[in-house]
Amino acid sequence: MNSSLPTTPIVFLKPSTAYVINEGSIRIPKNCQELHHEVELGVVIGRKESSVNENEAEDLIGGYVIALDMTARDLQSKAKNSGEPWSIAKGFDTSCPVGNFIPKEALPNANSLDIWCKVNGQLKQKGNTSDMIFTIPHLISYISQYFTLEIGDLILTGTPEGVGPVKSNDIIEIGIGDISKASFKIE
Ligand SMILES: O=C([O-])CC(=O)C(=O)O
Ligand SMILES: [Mg+2]
Repeated sequence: MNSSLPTTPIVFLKPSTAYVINEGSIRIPKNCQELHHEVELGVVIGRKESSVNENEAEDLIGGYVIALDMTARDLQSKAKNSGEPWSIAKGFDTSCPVGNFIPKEALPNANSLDIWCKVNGQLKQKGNTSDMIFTIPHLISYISQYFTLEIGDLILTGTPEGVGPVKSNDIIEIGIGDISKASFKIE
């Protein structure tokens, strides 16, 4: 996204009303002219804990999902420029579509997974979790210093290059290699 690499993770929250399950539809939020897809590996927390170090972080993982961090890019840019929070740009209703739950045991190599995003059948994003800026244990440890992690919490881990706009009636498909796949329609 042409921004410099952060030295610590950039953290924001989405409310639970942001969830959309596989085959659901995504709403373009009011006043948004530029809604972007961001495919990301999601880590599902399986144990309640706070202030864990990186070595303990692995034990908190219950499983994974493929997910979208849907972003009202124009509203986010406006918020950035005026120093306002990203809550609306990142947390509006339907901003967090997710695929089916994958238990931790079924994904032993979470640090080297291909994740991808297609819009209307065209490949837009393709990345590997080995290229993440911060490792999964680092993210869990960092976040847990500030927020008690609870069972069922979902941490999105950042998106690879290729984010871009979607419009009404587009179909977004996301996946982890051929292990997991989910599909969403823009209302
Ligand atoms: O939207 C942003 O600025 C950052 C973000 O969510 C990502 O890189 O996944
Ligand atoms: Mg993101």
